[in-house]
Amino acid sequence: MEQSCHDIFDSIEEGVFTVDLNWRITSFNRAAEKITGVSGKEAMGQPCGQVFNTNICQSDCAIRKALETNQPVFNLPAYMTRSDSTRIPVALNATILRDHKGRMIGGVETFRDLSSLSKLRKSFYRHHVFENMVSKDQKMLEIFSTLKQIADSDCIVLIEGATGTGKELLAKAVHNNSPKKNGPFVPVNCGALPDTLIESELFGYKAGAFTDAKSDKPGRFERAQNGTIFLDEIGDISHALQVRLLRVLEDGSYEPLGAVQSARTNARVVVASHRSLDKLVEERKFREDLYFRVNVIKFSLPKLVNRKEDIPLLVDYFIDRFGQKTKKKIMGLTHEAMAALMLYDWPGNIRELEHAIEHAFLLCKEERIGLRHLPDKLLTEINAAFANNPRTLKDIEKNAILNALRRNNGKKLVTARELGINKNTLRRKIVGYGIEGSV
Ligand SMILES: Nc1ncnc2c1ncn2[C@@H]1O[C@H](COP(=O)(O)OP(=O)(O)OP(=O)(O)O)[C@@H](O)[C@H]1O
Repeated sequence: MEQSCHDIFDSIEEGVFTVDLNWRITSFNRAAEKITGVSGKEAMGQPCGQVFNTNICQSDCAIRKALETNQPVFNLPAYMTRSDSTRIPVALNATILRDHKGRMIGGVETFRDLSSLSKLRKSFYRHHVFENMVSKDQKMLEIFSTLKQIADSDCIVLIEGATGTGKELLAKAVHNNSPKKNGPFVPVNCGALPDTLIESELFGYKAGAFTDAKSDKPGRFERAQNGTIFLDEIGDISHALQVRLLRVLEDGSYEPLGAVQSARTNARVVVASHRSLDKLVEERKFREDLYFRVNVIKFSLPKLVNRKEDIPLLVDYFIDRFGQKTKKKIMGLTHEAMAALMLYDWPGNIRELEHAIEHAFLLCKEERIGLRHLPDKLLTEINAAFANNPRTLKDIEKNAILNALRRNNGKKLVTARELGINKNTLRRKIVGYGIEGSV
């Protein structure tokens, strides 16, 4: 009987060890040996904090908590330092150990190695990256698929989308997938320059074209030869410039200022606008003929508020990126911080989210980004949204879970992924908040 208990103990996939009332290890299973890198022989009789060395041993010991509250502890997240000094994320459970007369004789702790889960999350977002763009939103996936089909041709591409939705990133993806990928990618922000300057920027000038023109200056069309020119904010250009642009787009020819002969460009053209060109045509601010010319393939990038399921993916992606850049070992966000990101409306879209994570990276000295590391603007707006109806963070979290469950038709696995928590944590929270039947 004792042998079969021992076999069962050793066959459990979770690490398990028991301690006596002096915190000395009294048993240590095979999985515990594997996860900690310490053999059972070495572990037996040692203080548990020396063998099972986590960041919460001193402050938040799971067994002590179970002993003090007389309640089992579930899924406490921690980081363990293995015998080879590597750190891995683990989830702990602890409960009191009693003898056959019910007397307390110590504690038992079980733990799971979550590094494969973190790796799984990383590989999950890696499977959702297309040319540095992360998304699992259906509309975005359709855009990626159409882009691959049309990138080979030389057709003009129009990209519409609010600020920070990834227009320039998508334009680069068109370029990188086209036969001209080895040529230059030349962006021009048409909204940032006055009309006179933009003409010389786009088409260049010859020496003597005006007083300060001491020598020839190539325009961006010339620089984009054999590559791609990206005309951002095309909706902002004047009517006069629209006429000149139409000509270039029709037959590839243009005249640099002061030139006697026209020049030709073979650059692939991608244009973008944060406003709907359709509307601008209706308002007579944009020429219809130019609109027809640029509206061959149109991609409309959705706002982040309409694809909130991308937030956890993007967060993982940015954490990975800033982690590599700064060498900081931040593993993720606390549930409250993630709930706040899910509640916010992101008027600046993905750029704003990227900056929020960068901001948090600068401030965060712990392993998880918490609410206090997020930008004030974000927290102020969330608080203002709840000002008339004061709520605690728990309410915010409950709401975030409910909304995510509704968005995902009650599917727990997808919801847990969206919220960046594991399925068991989600189940526990659903029960804790009493929202089983509310979806
Ligand atoms: N899907 C995405 N995945 C990862 N990063 C993204 C994604 N979309 C945008 N970004 C990042 O967000 C930032 C803003 O993107 P980008 O400059 O392409 O947006 P935009 O729509 O051109 O903005 P604007 O209209 O203000 O010029 C960039 O740093 C970009 O790398």
